[in-house]
Amino acid sequence: MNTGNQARLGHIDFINCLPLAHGLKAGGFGQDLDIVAGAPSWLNRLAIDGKVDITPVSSIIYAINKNRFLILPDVSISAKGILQSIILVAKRPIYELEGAKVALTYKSATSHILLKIIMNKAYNLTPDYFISQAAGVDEALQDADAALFIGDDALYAYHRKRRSYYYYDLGGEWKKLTGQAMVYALWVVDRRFAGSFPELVTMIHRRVTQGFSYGLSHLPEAAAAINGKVPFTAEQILHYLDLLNYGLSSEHQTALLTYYSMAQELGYIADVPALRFARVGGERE
Ligand SMILES: C=C(O[C@@H]1C=C(C(=O)O)C=C[C@H]1O)C(=O)O
Repeated sequence: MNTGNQARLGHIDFINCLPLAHGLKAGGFGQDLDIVAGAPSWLNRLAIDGKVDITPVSSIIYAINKNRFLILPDVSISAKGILQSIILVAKRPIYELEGAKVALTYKSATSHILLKIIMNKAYNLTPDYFISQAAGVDEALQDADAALFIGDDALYAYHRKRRSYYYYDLGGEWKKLTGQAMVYALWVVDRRFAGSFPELVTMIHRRVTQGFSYGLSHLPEAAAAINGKVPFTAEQILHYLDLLNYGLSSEHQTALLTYYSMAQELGYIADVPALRFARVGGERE
């Protein structure tokens, strides 16, 4: 655990966190913070290994490690319905995937279980899943019948659809199944860190929530700031970000517990965890 007086903050380097990235940088909310950026699976690993103190993680990681972490209030990566960035690309229609080989991007954790739930509950299918390092559709489908992508890789696949493949937006599939939003990522803090450095938790929580607010109120500038660095137009980015939401309301919490219940029912987690939150000061007191 960190013993210094600087918190190490994780950051997802996908476009889904562009509003926060812009707030941290252009808005100045990241000033003097020790930030490590990477894919969700990498941040999941760092959190479990105690190498970051506060970080977004795949929402399933909290359920698996509920005694390790507390959830930061007010913040998540969620969507109610289609979102363009959690995509299954298949060589055959989904209902023809019984026993098929399905590649799961190594960058994810939550969406692996989400896909398994949808396959099982909506389509009554049990494909053969394996973790894949492939970033692109063609590479992934060389040795699989279907492939799951998340984040910018999924968005890229979505914007460059091939006529010969079938595309399924798992946010849309989840909404059809449950009628609810889906909470993909949570910000968590290590419990021991929260006990030792409550003022740092309050400070980071404020930076993250205000950083998001700043970015969300400066979206055209945020999109312009990455123009040419990503293979998407500003219009595509703005439309994409409009499909996401970043709160953690009681509706989001209910949706998260629905996901956990189904994951537990199918044996992917031992039990449905209570949602335990870190105490944060400031405006909430
Ligand atoms: C919406 C997304 O949410 C994410 C999906 C995650 C997962 O599947 O484990 C983890 C973090 C988020 O980046 C996305 O990546 O497209």
